[in-house]
Amino acid sequence: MDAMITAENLTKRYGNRAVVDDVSFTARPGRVTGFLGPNGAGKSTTMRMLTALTTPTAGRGTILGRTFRDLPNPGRHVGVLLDASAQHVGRTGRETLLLSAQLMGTGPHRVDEVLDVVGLTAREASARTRTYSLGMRQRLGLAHALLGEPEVLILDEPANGLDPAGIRWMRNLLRSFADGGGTVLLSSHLLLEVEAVADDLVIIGNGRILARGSTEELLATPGTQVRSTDDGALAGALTGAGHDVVRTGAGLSTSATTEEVGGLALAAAVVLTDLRPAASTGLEELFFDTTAQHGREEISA
Ligand SMILES: Nc1ncnc2c1ncn2[C@@H]1O[C@H](COP(=O)(O)OP(=O)(O)OP(=O)(O)O)[C@@H](O)[C@H]1O
Repeated sequence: MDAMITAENLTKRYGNRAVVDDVSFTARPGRVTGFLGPNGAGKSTTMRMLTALTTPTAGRGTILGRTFRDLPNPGRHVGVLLDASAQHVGRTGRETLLLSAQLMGTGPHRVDEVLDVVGLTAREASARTRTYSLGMRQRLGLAHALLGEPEVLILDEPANGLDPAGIRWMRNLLRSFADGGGTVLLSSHLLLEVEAVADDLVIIGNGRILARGSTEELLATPGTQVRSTDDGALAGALTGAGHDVVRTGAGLSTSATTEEVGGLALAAAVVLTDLRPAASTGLEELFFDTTAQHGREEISA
């Protein structure tokens, strides 16, 4: 299927510092794409370039094959949630939505529909947004994004300020949006938060793409750690079956799956005392390394 969101060599420089550096990725329909990176990695800037709020220094972003600026009535195609605190605090939630509904030409009935979808009560909707908690602002921001019945959602840290139940609710909502054929790009600085909902991941650090691919692929932990009553015999059985084996301080580390190890141990009549998938994924390490590096930079700056 065609990509619905495309970043092509997007670059943003402030002075001579590239905060987004040659970033390319796609987000496809029917899938949730998680945009991951530590604070300051360039996620917001990338999303702002995709939605024409920031002009790229180089490269371009397209949505449904066009730049955001070239989309007719963009709110009917792309729902955007970038800064939930940016709403006019003197208006009520309902007024905010009604105004946008009018601009987009959706008709006022849609306002009640989206309020219902995001779980804001009539009473909450008639309070001024100044009085809203961050979680309520996120819900209103999401209601706003959904208002025009878009095919594409671009959401910057939508889980910020939500409690665990709210985060689960948000996940379900994004899942069903994608299952209905929609395209979702959502950013987060928390791997665990995104891992649970994203089909694909784009990982960014210091403005550059670090990794990109399906969540399954990127989080796959190849290999197994195993201990047995006879590691020598087990290592022999594993190498005999064509698997790589390394002796570690705590038994064996092998490229075989846990099931393969179990099967070979059974055939070789070796008793296993510990069997587990290889620890910590490369992705997690990559992600935390970048976070740590970034932290050091901040301290020395
Ligand atoms: N208008 C600007 N002028 C100068 N530097 C900027 C500007 N906007 C953003 N930056 C810098 O660009 C870098 C990337 O910021 P950005 O907000 O895109 O990161 P992020 O990944 O969204 O982080 P966060 O999770 O903290 O929002 C940061 O170091 C930020 O200070």
